[in-house]
Amino acid sequence: MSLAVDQLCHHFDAGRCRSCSWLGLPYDAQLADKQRQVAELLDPDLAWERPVASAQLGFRNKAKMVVSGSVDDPTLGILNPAGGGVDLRDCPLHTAGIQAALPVLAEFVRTAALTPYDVPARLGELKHLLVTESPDGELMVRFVLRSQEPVSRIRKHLPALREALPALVVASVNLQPEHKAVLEGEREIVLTEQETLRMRVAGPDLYLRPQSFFQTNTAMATELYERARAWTADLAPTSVWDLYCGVGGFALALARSGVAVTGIEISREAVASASQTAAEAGLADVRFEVGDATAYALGSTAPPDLVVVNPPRRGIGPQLSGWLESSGVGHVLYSSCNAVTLAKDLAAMPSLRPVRGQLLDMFPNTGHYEVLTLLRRR
Ligand SMILES: C[S@@+](CC[C@H](N)C(=O)[O-])C[C@H]1O[C@@H](n2cnc3c(N)ncnc32)[C@H](O)[C@@H]1O
Repeated sequence: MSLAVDQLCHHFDAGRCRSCSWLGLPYDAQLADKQRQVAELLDPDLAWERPVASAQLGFRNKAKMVVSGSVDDPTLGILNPAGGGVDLRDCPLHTAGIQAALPVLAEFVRTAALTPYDVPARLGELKHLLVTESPDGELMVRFVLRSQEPVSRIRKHLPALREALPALVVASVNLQPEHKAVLEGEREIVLTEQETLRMRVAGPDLYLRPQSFFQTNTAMATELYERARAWTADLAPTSVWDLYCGVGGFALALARSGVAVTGIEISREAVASASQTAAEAGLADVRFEVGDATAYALGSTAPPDLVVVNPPRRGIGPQLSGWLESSGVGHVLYSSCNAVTLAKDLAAMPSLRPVRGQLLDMFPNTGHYEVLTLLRRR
């Protein structure tokens, strides 16, 4: 049964936030529209598997809150067109643990006297609060600051915050000194002894460090990695590459004894996390390397049996698709969050054709989704 918009989100209903631009559409219709788009863009003749539905609310494991307002009355949410703060601390997309944590963190802004950054005036310190919840209910909290000035106050009040928020296991400061619309900067200062959040998904538990990507919908990520394993099981590859591997979700789900798995990823922190998982799980045949996915492929002399690619929205681009087309690789598992760039990449690899495909609804209430396709050389 579909819920009415006012039952789903009072912020959307009141016009305060329109980020979930499809919220007015019943959930079944959202899925059907996405499925239609995927088939039209990629392959209308493929026997597409039933889309994997998500919970419509409470699925988002990461909150990216812009902090605005004042020390005594901070807003955690977004900015309106005039640059004023809109408080969305009860945004129903977030997991229950994040929804419970945000009011405690708003109180911490007051206690630790963290002046919210004022974008038009270019004054203040606290720009964003980034909060991630693991499947076990543990929290990583990151304070994105303009400078180091408030760090000592955060450290001083951290024990009290951890008492108020016992689920908090990783806390860090990220420094983003520039006046530009980017979420975070390069420098991270971890304030807790524990540096990683344990993410229980399909395969070995993954570790997440502050500056690493993780799929925003843990249930859909688990489904994705399970399918990767199931769809490739009978291919029995002896060598696998996971390009754009992040913290290693696909690589680790495909690890088996005797199968050489290599993960390539641009983020050093993500590679450190993935390597930690492989070492703890005793997976001697799995290794991760920091590098550019395309450069790695173009520089290799021995292509593997199976390549997994899971690029950012821009897709893998003409160089890597061209390399895959002529590489002789028998199968490619392409997981994409943008069917438009996936369609372009597929057009550049005419020898590799989709034999399985499924939409996973990673981003309910928006036009976005994840699509997994298994390509076979013809
Ligand atoms: C959509 S995420 C996928 C991550 C991972 N496969 C997962 O399931 O969580 C894309 C990843 O590509 C990485 N990335 C971006 N550009 C890259 C490049 N040129 N070469 C390798 N990795 C890159 C990002 O840091 C990010 O971790």
